This record gives sequence, structure tokens and C-alpha cells, in this order.
Amino acid sequence: MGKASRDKRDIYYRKAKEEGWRARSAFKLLQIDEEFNIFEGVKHVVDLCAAPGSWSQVLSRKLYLPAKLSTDSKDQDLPLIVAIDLQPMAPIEGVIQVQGDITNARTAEVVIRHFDGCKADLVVCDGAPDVTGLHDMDEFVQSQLILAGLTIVTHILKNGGKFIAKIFRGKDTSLLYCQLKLFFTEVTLAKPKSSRNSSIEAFAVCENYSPPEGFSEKDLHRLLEKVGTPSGADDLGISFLTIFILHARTILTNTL
Ligand SMILES: C[S@@+](CC[C@H](N)C(=O)[O-])C[C@H]1O[C@@H](n2cnc3c(N)ncnc32)[C@H](O)[C@@H]1O
Repeated sequence: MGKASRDKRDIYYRKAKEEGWRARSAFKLLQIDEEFNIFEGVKHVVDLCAAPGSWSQVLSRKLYLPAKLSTDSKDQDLPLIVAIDLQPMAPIEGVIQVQGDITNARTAEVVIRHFDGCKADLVVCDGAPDVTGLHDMDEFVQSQLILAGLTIVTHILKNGGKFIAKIFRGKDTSLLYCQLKLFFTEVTLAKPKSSRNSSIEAFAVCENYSPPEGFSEKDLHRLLEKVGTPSGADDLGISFLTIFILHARTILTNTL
């Protein structure tokens, strides 16, 4: 069966059309929220890799529009939602859009500037590379997106904040889990029912941001700058792992 006819038989595809979501992915975020209550108390959010915009629509409908409709809400109290993607997307009420590559340190700086010193409560990242079918390569590129997301997280997420990131399940999933555990006290791998069983995607739901003592967000930022240069790409794996291993050691030394 072709992709188009498979899509038309898909319940979430049809539901998305009926409810005016730009993509069926909206249900993944809605179902993650049903399970983990990720929107509670959230006022400042970043949506990384947001196009065509169904997650941003969820953020707008769940956070921005209710606040706007509440009679006593002043402009400065309205939620701040910043969405970023390589692709342009049609406007969504209450969502500030930035077009750029999240693995580029300059783009991360633009997002950070929108926050103007205040912190985000939630960062979501549904980023996916153009899948090549070469599993190791796809997993590697996906891990670069997670690293970029984590870099932005370390600059703008408040302590106690949440990070939701799409991952590709593979041989390095437990390593990734341990790496995320260095920054968050709770990490759960979720597979919402709207995520197709045939897909290797899952979502890391990271709660209670608490970076290791002595961690400087500049470490990851420098790494991202390095990834942006052709010679830096070669040692990405080593540098990424080195940073995490050093911090893992610090944590282990402190707890033993
Ligand atoms: C699965 S789609 C996101 C769907 C979106 N969450 C929604 O609900 O509409 C993945 C997106 O990741 C974006 N992307 C991939 N690599 C990126 C990068 N390096 N920087 C910014 N966006 C990127 C792609 O352009 C694509 O729009």
C-alpha cells in the first residue's frame, strides 16, 4: 500500500484534518501531556524543529489562547512561545518564529535572545533529519539534533524545567538515557499511541532540570560552535562523549 492511501486510513491523520492540526504529530504531544502533565504551570516555551507547526499549534491552543481569553490577562502575562525550524511555516497566533538551523550556534543565540534573560519552563524538540535508511547515520544525525536541543536547554531552561525530545531507538539508547540523566532527575522514554509501532522514534520526557554541579553551559555551546565547522564535525562523537563522561565521573565521585 502506498504512503498516501496508508495515511488516509490512519485514524490520527483523519482526526488531524477534522480538528485543524497541521500534522498528525499534534497527537503525540497531546498524548505526552495526558501522561506527564507537561504543560502545568508553563508560561515560556521553545518548540525546536517546529515545521509545519502542529506542536506549535498545540502550544498556542493549550497555553496562549486560554491566557489571551482570560479577561484579566495583560500582554506581559501572556505565554511566550518561540518556534524554530529550517523551513518557514505559516503564522500561528501567539508563536514567534525563527527560521534557522538549531545545530548552528548563531541560531541558538537568536532563540536565547528572545528570552531576554528570562528562563523557559519547557523545551520541546520533534526534530528529525531526512532519514537515509542507514540506521547508524540516521541515529548519529538525530543525536546532533538532541545535542543542539540540549545546548539551548542548558542556556534557557529554568531549574526544575522539562525537556521533551524525539529520539531514535537504537543501540545507543541506554547511553543517551544516561547522558540525559546527568541533567534531569527524571527521564522516561515514552511511546505515545499515535506514534506508529513501525517507527523507531520515541520521546525522552526529561523532568526536573538540574545540571551537574560545576557544569557550565558554555561547554556545550563551544561544542556546538565546533560542530558548525568542517574540521569540528569529525571529533563530535568524542567531544560529546568526553563532556558527558567527565560529568558522569564528577557525579559518581560525589555520590560514592
Ligand atoms: C517531524 S518534523 C517536525 C514536526 C512538528 N513537530 C509538527 O508537529 O509540525 C521535523 C522537522 O525538523 C526540522 N529540522 C531538521 N533538522 C533541523 C535543524 N538542524 N534545524 C532546525 N530544524 C530542523 C525539519 O525541517 C522538520 O520540519
